[in-house]
Amino acid sequence: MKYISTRGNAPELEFEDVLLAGLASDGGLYVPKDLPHYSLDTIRSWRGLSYSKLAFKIIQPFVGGAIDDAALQQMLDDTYDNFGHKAVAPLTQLDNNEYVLELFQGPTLAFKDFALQLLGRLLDHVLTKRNERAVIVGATSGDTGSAAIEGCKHSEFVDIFIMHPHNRVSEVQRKQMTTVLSDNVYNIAVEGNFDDCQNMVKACFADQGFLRGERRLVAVNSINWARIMAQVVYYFYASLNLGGPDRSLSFSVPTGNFGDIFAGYLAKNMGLPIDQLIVATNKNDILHRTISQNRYEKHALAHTLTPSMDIVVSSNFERLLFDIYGRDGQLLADLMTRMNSEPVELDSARMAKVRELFDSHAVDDPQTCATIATVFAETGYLLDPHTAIGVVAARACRRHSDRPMVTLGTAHPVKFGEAINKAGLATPALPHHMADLLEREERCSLLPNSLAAVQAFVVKNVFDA
Ligand SMILES: Cc1ncc(COP(=O)(O)O)c(C=O)c1O
Ligand SMILES: N[C@@H](CCOP(=O)(O)O)C(=O)O
Repeated sequence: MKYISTRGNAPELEFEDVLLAGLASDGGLYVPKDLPHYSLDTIRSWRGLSYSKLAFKIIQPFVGGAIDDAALQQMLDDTYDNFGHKAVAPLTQLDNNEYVLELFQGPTLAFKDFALQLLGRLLDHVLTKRNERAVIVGATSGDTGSAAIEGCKHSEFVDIFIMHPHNRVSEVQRKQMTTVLSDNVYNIAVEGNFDDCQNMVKACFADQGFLRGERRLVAVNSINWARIMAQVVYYFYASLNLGGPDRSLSFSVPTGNFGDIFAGYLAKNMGLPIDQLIVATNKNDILHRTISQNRYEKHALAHTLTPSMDIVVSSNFERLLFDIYGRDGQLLADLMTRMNSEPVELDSARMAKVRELFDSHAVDDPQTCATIATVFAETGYLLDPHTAIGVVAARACRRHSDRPMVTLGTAHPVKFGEAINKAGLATPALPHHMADLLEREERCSLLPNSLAAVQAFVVKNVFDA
């Protein structure tokens, strides 16, 4: 399998190099040159497979022989055996034909575990083979960071630096990151917001000289193709468990960086019968405004009770636009330059295509809390606030009540006590494996919102420690 950049001016790569590349050298994002497509018969033949066996079917073609099949299957088994539920991604029913796909059964209690516990293993495998050490610089609004740290904390081959916005992640999220005291793990609280952290990650890729040519820079954010690849699997899994592919279903996806819903779009393009894909946002609603009003315009970041979705610029939207613009890298590079500096409208044919593919809805904090309270009163089921946004959007945008509507349950409610309490409910107890989390010792460095300061911190710890 070959991968190409969305901006059309970077070398084509094979899987192993894409895994290690992060951002493409032209500033674009890597996508498969050709996407596999499966017939309904093939998809039907996957019914009854365990999660990790299904993951193999979907992931193996993307890996394209870079890792031998037995080793890949072992990595997948090890990754998903470590989840807290035998079904790995269980479905909970809220109402007639209405479900939550619980993607928070992994070790750090958010959907990021699906890709990042695998990514840690893939990186170790490839770096061992190459006898190379790498530096990871990542940005998090709370969940990517802890999942990436968990996936890499025992690695001999990586040093991992994770930036989070100072005081803007929940206490549980912060502690999940800062209480990991492994020598190769560095937490940085940045005096800025998530977009500042994400911009610094991208700037590090554009300026890899700061690692003196001695270390490779690797991404754990969803700019890394391997993140998206692993997230495609659960769309197939949910469908196969709800009568797919012989009936289509819809997904409502709490959206920030557009990685998770982009994986759903890929699943549809790979042949999975998906009816609606609903972009569910909080008050940081640039995607909802783009889809509903055809106006892509950056507003100042709002701090909400769903901090993991407090994102202004959604990186992976570029991957969708690449397809919408006929995979013309030059057109897309020009568009991305404009989108960075001014409000942009798409021409009507392209906008119609986006609207054919996606519905959208934005949800504010009071509605989020009201939904947590109502769903709990009706069913006894406690939604995390991000998932609650998905449920509101699912109900608002749903077109067919006779087809399953699945909201992706992106995090466990225990991570977001403030929202749960504002909904008038008690925060649940931390799960057994992290029962003493709040008492554990923390290690974290506070840095200004400055690329130079972050790069100097990385260099000092990688080369001078
Ligand atoms: C709990 C939670 N829900 C939803 C999202 C949004 O996912 P994406 O950024 O892939 O759109 C995130 C972070 O990305 C998250 O941590
Ligand atoms: N919501 C994320 C933000 C980073 O997005 P990513 O999917 O690109 O890693 C988080 O929780 O960190």
